Amino acid sequence: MAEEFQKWVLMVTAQTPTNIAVIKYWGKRDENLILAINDSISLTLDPTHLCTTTTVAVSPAFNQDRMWLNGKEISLSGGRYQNCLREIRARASDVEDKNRGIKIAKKDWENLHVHIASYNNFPTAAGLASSAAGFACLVYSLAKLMNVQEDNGKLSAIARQGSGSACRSLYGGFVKWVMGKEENGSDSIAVPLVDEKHWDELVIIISVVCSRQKETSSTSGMRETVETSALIEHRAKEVVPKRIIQMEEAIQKRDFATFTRLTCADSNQFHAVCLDTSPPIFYMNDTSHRIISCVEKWNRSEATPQVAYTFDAGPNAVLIARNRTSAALLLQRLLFYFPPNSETDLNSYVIGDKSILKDVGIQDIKDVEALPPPPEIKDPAQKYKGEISYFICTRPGRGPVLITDESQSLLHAETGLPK
Ligand SMILES: Nc1ncnc2c1ncn2[C@@H]1O[C@H](COP(=O)(O)OP(=O)(O)OP(=O)(O)O)[C@@H](O)[C@H]1O
Ligand SMILES: C[C@@](O)(CCOP(=O)(O)OP(=O)(O)O)CC(=O)O
Repeated sequence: MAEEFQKWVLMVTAQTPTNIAVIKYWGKRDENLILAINDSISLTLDPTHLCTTTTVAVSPAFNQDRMWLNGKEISLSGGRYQNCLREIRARASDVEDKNRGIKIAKKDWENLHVHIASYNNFPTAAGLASSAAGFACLVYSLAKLMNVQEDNGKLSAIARQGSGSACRSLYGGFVKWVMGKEENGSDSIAVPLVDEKHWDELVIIISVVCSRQKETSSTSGMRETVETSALIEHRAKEVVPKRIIQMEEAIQKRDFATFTRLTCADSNQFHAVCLDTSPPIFYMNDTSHRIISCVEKWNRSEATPQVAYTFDAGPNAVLIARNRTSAALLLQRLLFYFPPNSETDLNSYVIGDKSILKDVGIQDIKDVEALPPPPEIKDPAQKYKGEISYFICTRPGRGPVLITDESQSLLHAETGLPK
């Protein structure tokens, strides 16, 4: 490239949602390519409340690939980052910005370095699937920068190599990760089932549980399960394939009762295979169990289920309510059982779509203290003050988007360094 072009910086910014599995992925048949032992299905969450924003930049002035996560420089030397970068670079095409006189030929990409800055609008590595939104955003933004001419399905197979669950964040709504059969993983991709508008009355309340316990990462946890659990084979071969078919049908028909039965059963079976692992893995804690009990009691007291629960590799509960009315009733119950610590204000205790609080007529802590016990409780109900850090209220969300407003980019247009 000619000397006079040495100073340009070309950038792309994208935003990608996170997702929660309703039929869980747990167990790999290939650790390096990240190939699952069963199909899984997830719901993409509204990026307004939970998302990753990533800016990627290329410039002949950069002398190495660099990345900053939430403002701090991190190493890109890990195999997962390297696999994603290599796969995207291999698919890069010519890029031209005539106005700025920039021309990058396909072959140039091998020698050009990138800067990546990423920001999660929710806690990283706290059991809220930051790796899913993060790797999906990394792959999506790099693909746009490098003019990769492949659809989101193909990109999902690359994001999968960053973190398995990331492949499902390439689409909005309900998404299936098809495990595939090929040894090279080419058919292990995400496919959209229905978009976020198909079942938009669903409301999601995430209960972020206070926990000091050290968790086993998903990656090592599922490896240990595959190595030591006899139950996992039965789950992957016999149980999940049937559930996938039933779940797809329930989603198509918006059949909340079947959806709830399958979602809760699959979460519980995932935690059962964790318990069947040697040594056993405990992701849920007493607070998680209390939330399950609250939801089960309420669902049983109603003619039809009001809310589904699901837990990933940690104690946080993801509660999916059938509509706003049941979400409001759920929030009343949650706030009754789990009032905040005295020093926490309501505004930081319920975050995301706070309008659900208004539906319940709760304006301040006094209203929380005055909540009556749920009618399905016979005995004087116990309260568990301070066991929950906060609640996030959200809804089904869309897939990745490009952000064209340059003021939102995370790198300086002139230097390509973090803002
Ligand atoms: N925005 C991001 N861009 C790229 N990588 C990210 C991003 N956010 C998180 N990651 C990667 O994901 C790792 C965190 O993944 P981890 O599985 O430990 O936590 P989590 O995904 O937040 O929680 P969980 O998997 O339990 O739901 C980080 O250490 C980092 O490597
Ligand atoms: C329990 C889960 O959240 C497990 C997610 O595992 P990861 O995708 O985090 O694991 P790696 O592929 O090793 O990165 C269930 C799910 O999301 O399907």
